[in-house]
Amino acid sequence: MSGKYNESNQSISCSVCKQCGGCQYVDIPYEKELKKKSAYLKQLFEGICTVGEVHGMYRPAFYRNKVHAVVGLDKQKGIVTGTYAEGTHRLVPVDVCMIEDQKADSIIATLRELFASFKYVPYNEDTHRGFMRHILIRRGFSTKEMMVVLVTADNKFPSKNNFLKALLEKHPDITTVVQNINDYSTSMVLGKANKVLYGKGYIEDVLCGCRFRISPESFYQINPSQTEKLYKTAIRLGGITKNDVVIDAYCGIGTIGIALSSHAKKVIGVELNPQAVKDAQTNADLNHIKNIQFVNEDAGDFLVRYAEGGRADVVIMDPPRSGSTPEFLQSLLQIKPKRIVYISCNPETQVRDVRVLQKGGYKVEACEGYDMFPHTFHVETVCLLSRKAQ
Ligand SMILES: C[S@@+](CC[C@H](N)C(=O)[O-])C[C@H]1O[C@@H](n2cnc3c(N)ncnc32)[C@H](O)[C@@H]1O
Repeated sequence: MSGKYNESNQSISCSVCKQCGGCQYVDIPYEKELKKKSAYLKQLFEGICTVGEVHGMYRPAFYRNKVHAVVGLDKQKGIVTGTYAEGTHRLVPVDVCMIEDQKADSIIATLRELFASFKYVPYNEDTHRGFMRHILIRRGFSTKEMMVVLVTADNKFPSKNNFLKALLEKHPDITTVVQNINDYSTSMVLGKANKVLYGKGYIEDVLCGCRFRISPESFYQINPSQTEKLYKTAIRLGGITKNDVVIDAYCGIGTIGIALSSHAKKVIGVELNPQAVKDAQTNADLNHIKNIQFVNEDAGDFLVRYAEGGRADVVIMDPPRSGSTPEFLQSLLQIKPKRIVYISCNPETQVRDVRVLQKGGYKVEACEGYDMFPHTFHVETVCLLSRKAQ
């Protein structure tokens, strides 16, 4: 198994890309990939607004600060880690990945050896037997803090202290180790319960000059250097002033709302994941922000209620890949913010939603593409919509 990052044309090569399915732009100069992504966005947004060239990443390799590996058993190789081939439950062993954090990959290599020597049997999804299911590693881009989450099928952890000693001796830069207990018989990665085995149970990172706590289950953008650029553009497009009430919908751990709070009168963050909301509240305190509040609710349900008399001057929305919902969009049209900044990791659902907002009286003023996921098909976009004068 091999892979290489080619500095001269910023392409990657990878011997398992076909089986893994994670990267589609392999052995292609990065400049060409960006051109393809730009052409795709121009075509998608045709008749809606003009889109400039996609903003590429400086040194597009080893950028994923969150690395997930499935643990499995191979008859010849013994314990292997890797990813399920796209749309299947067939494990493709991956030792070297050109887009994942290299420290994380070296920890995973150590874990494979330790699982074998401590006789931690990989979990089998067909028989529902075995112990070790997944590894999740998160690394703070600025702080270099490193969290290792070991997803196990039950809550025992045989020889825990010796195992931790061996792991930390090899990787003293690991700042926390968490055991996540997942006894579901489904393919969900994380279970409900976490046990902190070492350290504080979360990491912190610094983004746009603010400090953020990130728990095992909370969403955090996977490419921090590109995220800074994306957020700065979103905040600039929002044109927020000191009198503005801002809603940060689908706010995760509160990153965007906290980063823009000094420009606004008041910010309301809305997020479905309760752990992310806890992180968001802690993050507001960490950054001494007083004019922000967080609501743990479905963004659509919240907006339906809020539309009964609530005011918002600017709404930032950053929904998951499936996009927003009719309830959310109709309530947004009822609230009538001056500007809507729509961030998306799936421009197709974004275009679908933008068309609804256009029909409801909004004009798309700008759209910019950011390459958050070099060497894959994916591209992130941020659109500014403003309310037409009536
Ligand atoms: C693409 S992430 C964006 C998070 C954040 N804006 C950021 O940049 O880190 C989408 C977020 O929406 C949350 N989410 C998913 N469905 C939701 C819903 N129906 N209502 C509110 N939040 C939701 C997810 O938990 C996730 O944190």
